[in-house]
Amino acid sequence: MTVLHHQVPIQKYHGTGNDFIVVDATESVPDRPAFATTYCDRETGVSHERSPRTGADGVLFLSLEPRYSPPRVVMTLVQPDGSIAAMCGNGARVAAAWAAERTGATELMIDTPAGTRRATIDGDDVTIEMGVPAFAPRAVPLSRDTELIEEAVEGLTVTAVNTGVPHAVALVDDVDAVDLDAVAPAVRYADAFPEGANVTLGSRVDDDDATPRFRQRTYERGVEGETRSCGTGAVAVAAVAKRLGRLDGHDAVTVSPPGGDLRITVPDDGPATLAGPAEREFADELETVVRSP
Ligand SMILES: N[C@H](CCC[C@H](N)C(=O)O)C(=O)O
Repeated sequence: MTVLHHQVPIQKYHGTGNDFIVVDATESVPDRPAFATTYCDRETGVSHERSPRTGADGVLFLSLEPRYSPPRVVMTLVQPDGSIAAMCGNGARVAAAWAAERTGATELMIDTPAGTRRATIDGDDVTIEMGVPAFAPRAVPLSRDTELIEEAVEGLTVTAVNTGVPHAVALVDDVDAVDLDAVAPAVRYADAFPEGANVTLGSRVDDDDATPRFRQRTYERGVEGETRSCGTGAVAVAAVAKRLGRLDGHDAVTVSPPGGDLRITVPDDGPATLAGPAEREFADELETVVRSP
């Protein structure tokens, strides 16, 4: 057997602190899960002087199809545990920024396993249409045939919603008063969620009368830990707050995870939207192994 060491060009981006290695899908990376597990590691993974953190929350394999108008990007997110996520809100913003840099387009279509999402670019700011949040048991999915609204699951009172991926959302008085690493794993693996769930906390902290604001923390499936930001989780906080009658109207909501501020809308009659920055950190090359018999 021949073992070839091949250098793969990569770029590192982040969206409000949710950070990703970006690889053009035309590059040969035969073992994507192993590549993600190796280079996302927070102690021994990818590092660079222009990045504050070692490792990443996932690897985005992006395939640009510039012939379409608007241009399309096929996005595959491989997570640090090697699993593929159906959707990622911050990842979709990064995918749109990456493709906009290559095409000059200000509107793009992002193809994800959860469906096609429209992206609009305005400078560093990217808005993604996130689909209609779904509470239906089969859509979450749940292992039962009734919705799960404000019920105790493994000691945490949660509402289950799918915003591209499943979230168990707990609206609490103070997100920082919860020991998320301690409570989240049991909820993430609870029998109620046959495919698992991301575990998201939200607390309302309006600081003026103009825009409602929530703080947010998310423990992510696939990362198996808390991330600095989660876009589907931010939409989930706003969707659950609306569903529980704690948020009125169609107006934008600010949702603030530890890594920054996101702007969310959850209209009655159309897709939710997620807006916020996507920033490039650096470009580099990473080694991957290609074995041939
Ligand atoms: N960070 C992502 C979510 C990744 C989803 C993933 N953790 C899963 O459901 O397995 C976001 O910004 O929406």
